[in-house]
Amino acid sequence: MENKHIAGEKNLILIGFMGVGKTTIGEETARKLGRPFIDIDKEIEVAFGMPITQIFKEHGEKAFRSKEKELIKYYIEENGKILSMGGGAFLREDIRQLCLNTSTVIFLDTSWEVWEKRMHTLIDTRPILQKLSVPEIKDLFYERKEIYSSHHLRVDTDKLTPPQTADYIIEVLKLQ
Ligand SMILES: Nc1ncnc2c1ncn2[C@@H]1O[C@H](COP(=O)(O)OP(=O)(O)O)[C@@H](O)[C@H]1O
Ligand SMILES: O=C(O)C1=C[C@@H](OP(=O)(O)O)[C@@H](O)[C@H](O)C1
Ligand SMILES: [Mg+2]
Repeated sequence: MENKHIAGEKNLILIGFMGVGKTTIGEETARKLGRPFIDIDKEIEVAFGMPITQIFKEHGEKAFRSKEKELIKYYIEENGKILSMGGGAFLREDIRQLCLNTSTVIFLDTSWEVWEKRMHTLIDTRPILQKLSVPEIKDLFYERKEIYSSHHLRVDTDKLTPPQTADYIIEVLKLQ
């Protein structure tokens, strides 16, 4: 009952480190609930007309972050959606407060050990990872984990597939 009150028709926002499954699980949760799904990264790519790696190369991270903020503010305005955003967006205090005050924020928590095995599949499409060594990535992983500790619901994804994670979110928040 209490969870239903927390979630209501508020937007659900998935947060967590790069590659923990925010996009995949967000899409799956939206499909199961019949709610609209917005992936902020996808919208940024549409706005620039190019993939994220190219945006970073041609326009720089600053331009990327500015568009990211603009689009989050735009899409958060209306309730009822499932939103996934890039792992870096939540680092900004203003975005973090906006998300926490308006929406149900779900932290997808993957252990370093599980994430490290997936890392090689992520590098090509995550410019932030490309310039770091593995020990530096590990430091960033734990640094960011502290930021993601501000959330409404934490899901341990280590032993769950994306559809199982979506089912878990729906069940715990009593959504349907
Ligand atoms: N729970 C999971 N188990 C196994 N693979 C996963 C899981 N969640 C995501 N993945 C895989 O990890 C990759 C990154 O997922 P993605 O949804 O893009 O993450 P994010 O949006 O958090 O960066 C994809 O190839 C996806 O299939
Ligand atoms: O954490 C970050 O700074 C970023 C995460 C990426 O999204 P995912 O978290 O979906 O990989 C994407 O927004 C961009 O490459 C920057
Ligand atoms: Mg994503």
